[in-house]
Amino acid sequence: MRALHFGAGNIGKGFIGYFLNKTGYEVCFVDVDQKAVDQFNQNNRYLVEILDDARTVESISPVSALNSLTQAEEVIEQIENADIITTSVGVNNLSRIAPVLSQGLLRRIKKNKNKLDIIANENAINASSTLKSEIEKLVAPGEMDEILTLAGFPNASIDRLALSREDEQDQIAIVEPVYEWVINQKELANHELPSIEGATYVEELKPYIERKLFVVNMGHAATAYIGYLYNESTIQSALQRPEIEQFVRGVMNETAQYFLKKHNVSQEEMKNYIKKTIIRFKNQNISDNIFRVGRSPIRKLGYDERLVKPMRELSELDLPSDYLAVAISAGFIYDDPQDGESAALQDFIREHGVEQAIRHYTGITDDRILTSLKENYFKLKENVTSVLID
Ligand SMILES: NC(=O)c1ccc[n+]([C@@H]2O[C@H](COP(=O)([O-])OP(=O)(O)OC[C@H]3O[C@@H](n4cnc5c(N)ncnc54)[C@H](O)[C@@H]3O)[C@@H](O)[C@H]2O)c1
Ligand SMILES: O=P(O)(O)OC[C@@H](O)[C@@H](O)[C@H](O)[C@H](O)CO
Repeated sequence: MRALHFGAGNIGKGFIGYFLNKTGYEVCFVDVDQKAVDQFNQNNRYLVEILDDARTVESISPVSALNSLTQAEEVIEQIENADIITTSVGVNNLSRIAPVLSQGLLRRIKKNKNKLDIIANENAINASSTLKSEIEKLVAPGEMDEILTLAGFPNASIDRLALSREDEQDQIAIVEPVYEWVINQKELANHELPSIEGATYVEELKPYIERKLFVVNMGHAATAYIGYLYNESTIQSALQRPEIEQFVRGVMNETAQYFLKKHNVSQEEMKNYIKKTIIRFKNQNISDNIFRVGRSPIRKLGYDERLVKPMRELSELDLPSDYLAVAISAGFIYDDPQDGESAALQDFIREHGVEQAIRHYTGITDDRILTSLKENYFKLKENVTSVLID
């Protein structure tokens, strides 16, 4: 069985490629990083270091790789023949892989009628549907209908802290022992293939993806943006400060109220989920850079994203969202000049002021909320400790 995976980064190697290989797939990675492509091809393997107490290292083989910028024709051939296609390129890059995918799918509908699932594993609600829409923009309506006779775009939720280590010889992923990969069974096109090892198939994805994005990723972003204000360099060092840990617990408890109202979960389940998530974040075997976790703040501060969406939902339910308001305001101060989105956000604030920036990037229109976000922003800039809520 052949798998084609776009994005040979942290999660591509440490989770998707890892479990596709365990399921029996020969994995071909597609990336734009030539050094990584060369290392996969030279070694026909890569390494995964699991951050358990034994620091288990596994060799994942056989694997190969292609560079989509210089080997588009080879990528198209792989699309024609793959049994499954997966991605983890970052949700903003799905539009960049859509051209080669659409060309490959157009060729496939003529040559290979086998059903094919294309699963986008990105931290976003319904990323596979987003990828499908990007492909739809590039083909004629009749062609899309034909593509959809064989291709499914099942949405998924994916959770595992995954980092990488630079090495001259090998590609090395570093991952925490725990993981969750949830796939929407109802959207699968191919029912003949074995279930992917490590994945859970569900009929209703929304509670899983929302729990992942609005608790794990929301809490992560809150830790990064508040940690930044304390000049902390990692998530782990930030959470060693009792006031930050207390804040992160508070913001997670706040979003938990949304889940209790909207999804069929108990208070006990949410309490345990939050407890486990904070233990994962604090794992002293991991050193997770604030700037990795806070990356792309424009994406993270968006209307339907991890911070603003739960805040809007809580506000609609007339429930408090004071912690979220502080985390969002901190996101507007977060400044990583190496990050294109962060630099653009800070430029926008300098040019138009923070109130305009909050309106523009969060899409929030409620004046009461906008005022509280603006007030928090100035208070946090002046003295972060005075704002963290007890
Ligand atoms: N790292 C984690 O802990 C983690 C966990 C769960 C989900 N995710 C999600 O997985 C996705 C990837 O995250 P990551 O941490 O692995 O990032 P990463 O930066 O380590 O990996 C992304 C990879 O995609 C490649 N890429 C970018 N544009 C491409 C293109 N046009 N064509 C082919 N390859 C391209 C990059 O070169 C890189 O190797 C993101 O959506 C992220 O939110 C990450
Ligand atoms: O990947 P992002 O930028 O959406 O979010 C950064 C981290 O929160 C994220 O990568 C987590 O480590 C991961 O989602 C854990 O499963």
